[in-house]
Amino acid sequence: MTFWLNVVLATPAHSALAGPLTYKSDTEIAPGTLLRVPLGKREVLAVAWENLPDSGGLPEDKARQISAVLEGLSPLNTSWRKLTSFTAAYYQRSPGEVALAALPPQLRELSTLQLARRLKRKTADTSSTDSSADLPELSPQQASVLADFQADTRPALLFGATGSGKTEVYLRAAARVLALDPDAQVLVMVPEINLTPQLQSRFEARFAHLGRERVVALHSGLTPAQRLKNWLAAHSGQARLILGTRMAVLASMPRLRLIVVDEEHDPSYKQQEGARYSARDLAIYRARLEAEYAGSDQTACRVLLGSATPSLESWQACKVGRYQRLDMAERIGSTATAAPSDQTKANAGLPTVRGVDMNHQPKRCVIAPPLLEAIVQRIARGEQSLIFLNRRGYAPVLACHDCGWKSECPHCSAYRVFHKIDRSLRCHHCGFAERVPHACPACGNLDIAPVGRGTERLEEHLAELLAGVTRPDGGPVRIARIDADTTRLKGALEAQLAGVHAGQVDVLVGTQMIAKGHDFRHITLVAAINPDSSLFSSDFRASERLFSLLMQAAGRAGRDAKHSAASQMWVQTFYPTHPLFGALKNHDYPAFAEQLLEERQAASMPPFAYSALLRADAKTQEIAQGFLTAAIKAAIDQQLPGHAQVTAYPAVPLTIQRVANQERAQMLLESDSRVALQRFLAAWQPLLFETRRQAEFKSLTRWAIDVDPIAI
Ligand SMILES: Nc1ncnc2c1ncn2[C@@H]1O[C@H](COP(=O)(O)OP(=O)(O)OP(=O)(O)O)[C@@H](O)[C@H]1O
Ligand SMILES: [Zn+2]
Repeated sequence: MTFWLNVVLATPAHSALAGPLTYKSDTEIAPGTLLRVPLGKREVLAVAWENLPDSGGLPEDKARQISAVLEGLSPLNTSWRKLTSFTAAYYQRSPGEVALAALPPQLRELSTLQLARRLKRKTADTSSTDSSADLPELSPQQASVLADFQADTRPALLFGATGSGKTEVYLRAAARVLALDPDAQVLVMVPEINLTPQLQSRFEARFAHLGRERVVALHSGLTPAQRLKNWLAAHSGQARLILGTRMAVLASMPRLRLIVVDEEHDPSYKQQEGARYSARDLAIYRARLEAEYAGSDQTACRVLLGSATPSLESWQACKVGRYQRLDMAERIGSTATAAPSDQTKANAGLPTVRGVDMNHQPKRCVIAPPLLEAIVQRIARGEQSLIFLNRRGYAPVLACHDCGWKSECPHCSAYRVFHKIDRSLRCHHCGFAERVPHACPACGNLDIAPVGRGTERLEEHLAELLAGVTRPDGGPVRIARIDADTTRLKGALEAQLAGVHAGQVDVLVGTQMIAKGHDFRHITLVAAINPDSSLFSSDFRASERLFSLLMQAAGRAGRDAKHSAASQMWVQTFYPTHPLFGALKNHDYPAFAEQLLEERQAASMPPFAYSALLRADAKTQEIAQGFLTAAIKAAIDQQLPGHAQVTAYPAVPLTIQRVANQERAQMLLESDSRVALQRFLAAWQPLLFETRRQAEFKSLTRWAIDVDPIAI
């Protein structure tokens, strides 16, 4: 007997093979089964998607037989397939592309025999019932937040100050779910796992009693073999707690009962290539699906988002009651509630914010004298300071003062950054690197000099400023720098962070890598040296992002309750009256969010409107923009569904217009209705392919749709 089925495989949305393909089989195959099928001359991994009553008109000689079933793997379940289909449809990609990208890459390469061997390696059950590992006593805030969470069914947003103990809330919520159901699984997502090795070990330690390999990680830093192993553990149900980055939201977890999204506002939850999904948004959707398929219990899978500076999307969802809001305003160990003055209560153990008006500081000074004085005091007391500058390298530009030559990248519309350590000029966009020229390439002048400042130069400058200062033990000040340049080697970041935790550093210089998430215990002063550049960006989300970054940075100071009263966050700015700094001073995220939401509502911008970007790259702006304009014109001419409710703005070059010799352009689409925008985009897809095939756009390099973009 012949059985017919549709399968999905890894064809990009931009190919003619985008839809599911029909194959035949001698045996009946359950949807979700992993298969190998012939495609052209190759044999590829595929997922059985649906059974068909017949060949659907496919001529007998065209019909191909599946090659093999991946034995030993249970089929991917319905909710996973629904999630994948939804993701593909919503983000305008093919189901095959999304489904296959969500599987571990090694699954494609292993023969069925090799896979069978992997699957045989069973781990012994080493679980014990002893879960008594010293649990800290919950703070009253933590206890009440957990009780409220249990009592509700909506997605929850834990709005908790930095250092308020959100992680402990995640741990307890997870422990409860795992204890209630011996098969339940919990997904905990973090923005970048490598940045928080501390968090991973806390989860592993807390759930060690579940046995070996019950807590697994899923992120792109794993070797292909580890990733396959951990994915298989999640898929088989053996792994109970999965700790992962955005990709983990699409992992197969047959009994998922809780999804935690830590630092839910973080931009790294948005995938920036292929299907440009938001893992936070998919977490919400997935929880609903899981609950639906779990049967009668609609609360079967909950979502817990957490942040000290939530995204405006989530904040607004709380305001209208779609999400449950859980508040933890005070830091662990804070005595704020007992304090009589309202001022202390408002700050709840958070550092005092001190603005430095740079208009009144000595000309060209990098570290204002009062800030330097404060750092010196910390050193004298044996405390640590963190100096934050979100720009790596020595100087952002190298320039000739005679002829005005600047270190432009020949391939991008950007300057190459001067890195002193290896005397290179490196483009941070395309990676193009060259040795620094001895003389100006334009006029031969020997006097070419760095302009501006990155972390490398700041570190050097601080060493000069602090040269005469000594530590309490009489030794010289120890300065360290952590950024993408110092942490290239595997294990380097962990080692450097361990040094900071162990108190081997007095002054730590770094980029946003050190500003987020770390539970530093000895830092009592944080300083943002030059945050001004983000105040006047063309991207409407820039101030939201800057505010959260500064709040997070401030959150690294005074985490040890015995120092919190004396801890400080310094901000150097030429715009001290900017409202952003006012809100920061009061640690008042709600006020800041309120103000932004008012502006967004008045201007009909997200979260009050929905947007998508059509992007195109080509050799020239004319071709890139021409494609965008022609595509929208075709849509309007054809009166596509939804078009009347969608506003399309003119095509424009990106802020960094050229990268790696590609001219980049984009067109913003906006609508008050998510449904209308979705309908329009779906109808537009075929037209985009058609436009792309026109002779004048043959040379277009690529195009892509970004739904709910986070940067414009
Ligand atoms: N109930 C508790 N008793 C004692 N210590 C606690 C308790 N809960 C948390 N802590 C400790 O408080 C510190 C801060 O907690 P945690 O790192 O979870 O903060 P957070 O809210 O995630 O902050 P951030 O947003 O800055 O990451 C940690 O060192 C943690 O071990
Ligand atoms: Zn470049």
